[in-house]
Amino acid sequence: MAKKITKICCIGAGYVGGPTMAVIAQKCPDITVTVVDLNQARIDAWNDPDVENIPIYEPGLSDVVGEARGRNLFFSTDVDKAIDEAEVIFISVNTPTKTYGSGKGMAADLKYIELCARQIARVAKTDKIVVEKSTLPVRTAEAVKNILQNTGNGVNYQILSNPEFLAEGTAVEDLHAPDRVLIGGDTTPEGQEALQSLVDVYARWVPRERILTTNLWSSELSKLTANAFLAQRVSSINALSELCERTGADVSEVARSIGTDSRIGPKFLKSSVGFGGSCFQKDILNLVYIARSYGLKEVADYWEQVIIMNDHQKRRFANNIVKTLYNTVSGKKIAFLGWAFKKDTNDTRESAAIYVADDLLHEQAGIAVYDPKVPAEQVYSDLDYLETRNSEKNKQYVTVFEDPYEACKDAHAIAVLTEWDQFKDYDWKRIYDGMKKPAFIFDGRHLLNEAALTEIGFKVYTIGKEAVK
Ligand SMILES: NC(=O)c1ccc[n+]([C@@H]2O[C@H](COP(=O)([O-])OP(=O)(O)OC[C@H]3O[C@@H](n4cnc5c(N)ncnc54)[C@H](O)[C@@H]3O)[C@@H](O)[C@H]2O)c1
Ligand SMILES: O=c1ccn([C@@H]2O[C@H](COP(=O)(O)OP(=O)(O)O[C@H]3O[C@H](CO)[C@@H](O)[C@H](O)[C@H]3O)[C@@H](O)[C@H]2O)c(=O)[nH]1
Repeated sequence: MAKKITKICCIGAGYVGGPTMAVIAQKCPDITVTVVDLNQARIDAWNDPDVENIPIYEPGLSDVVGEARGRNLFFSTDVDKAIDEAEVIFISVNTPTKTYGSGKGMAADLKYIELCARQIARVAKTDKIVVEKSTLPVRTAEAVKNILQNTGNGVNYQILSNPEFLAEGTAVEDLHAPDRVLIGGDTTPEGQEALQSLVDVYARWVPRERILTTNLWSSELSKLTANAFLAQRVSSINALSELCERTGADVSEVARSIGTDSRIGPKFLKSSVGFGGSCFQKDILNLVYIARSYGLKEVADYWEQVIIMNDHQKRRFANNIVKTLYNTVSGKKIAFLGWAFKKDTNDTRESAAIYVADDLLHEQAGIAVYDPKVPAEQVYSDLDYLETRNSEKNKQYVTVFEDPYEACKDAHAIAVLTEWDQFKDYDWKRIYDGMKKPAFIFDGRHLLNEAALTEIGFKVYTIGKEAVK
């Protein structure tokens, strides 16, 4: 009989820890869920009396938090206390690409994971189930186990891998009705018992047949593999988008045509200015690094091509703006509609917009940004992070607007970088009247009605369609 869980702690109150724990607390009112983080400001925001001010924008999330917070969902910076009291500890801290030392630019930086493991080892006095929620290289559980089991204080640990598959912008929907929940554990009886305890938590709202159980290594590797396959589809359709632009084929028609083949399927075939987000690039680089470290050159090269194609797509979008605007954007105003890496999120990590902006700034363009959910400080911090130029220069050439019409006023061109629905409903005649002529639109998201805009007078370039004459 698996032990019934009553107290859960989650280390890391970010894009994954916050929403996943909020949903567990919502669905299991008899389980106390405490989410902890070192970042005081983030925890304060999760505890903000006005639930609309929680630090992550996700449709439906404030309702879930509003329902459970203070009842059985708590946010705190007291990490030791939460570890001490919990039976199950989720580790949901960031695992970014390493920026130093061996594996720099490729491998996952596991220092935050190791710190968590050491903290658990130091604090725990009773047996714990430790769950890897963060995305990790295959065999990380071995290292976590080593750290935990060598403390010699008599505490027994079981390590489970329970990777998260939610996508931002649809996190609550994905958590309420996941395609699957994946849990990996040791094949020993104790491992299987721990695994069953966690299965029982999810089974409160997820149909049993959607809860998959595997060994630890399959679970860890499945997460990297899922992201690699998804990103590969985007790079594949983006590769074809360039060929479409040269041949008169329309990439959205090609995508529709192949997507109706049930073996291919219609999802994740939307050509774009390039995928962004905190996961795809990081996880594929990690996969490439792991393959190289096992000496699997062809395997590594194969997956690396997904990233190479994505970088090419971002760059060629920027190059096309320069080329179309008579080979110079120096001193011209280019309005960016969207900065987030996809719609319905305020997350900008690895957003294509950052790299397109950087390329245009090299060409001395002035950039006017409007995004419904991204504040100005975030835009500047994303550009400063690249360290291409100093902060003053970024501030000098980039202006962030709170009104899209102001952002587009007097612009030579508009670039659509994020597929926010509201962009479709703008008064495009009004925008056209306020712009320099010819007025160009570069739609990197297949969002706008090309025919209607052309009728108004715009010169429209939609990614994956024949270029503007
Ligand atoms: N963002 C996503 O959509 C997504 C989806 C699936 C999986 N993942 C994976 O989940 C993990 C977390 O991603 P995220 O987007 O939530 O990251 P995030 O940066 O939003 O959140 C991580 C949090 O962990 C905190 N933290 C780090 N070390 C800590 C420590 N020792 N003690 C307490 N708190 C600590 C940080 O302060 C931060 O608030 C990553 O491995 C990521 O790859 C992310
Ligand atoms: O047809 C498509 C689909 C997506 N994208 C882009 O790809 C990026 C990633 O989108 P998406 O996967 O929807 O969002 P993420 O929140 O990054 O979610 C991915 O990464 C998460 C973190 O690991 C996983 O949990 C999810 O399953 C996985 O979809 C975004 O820039 C999208 O605009 C396209 O360009 N075309």
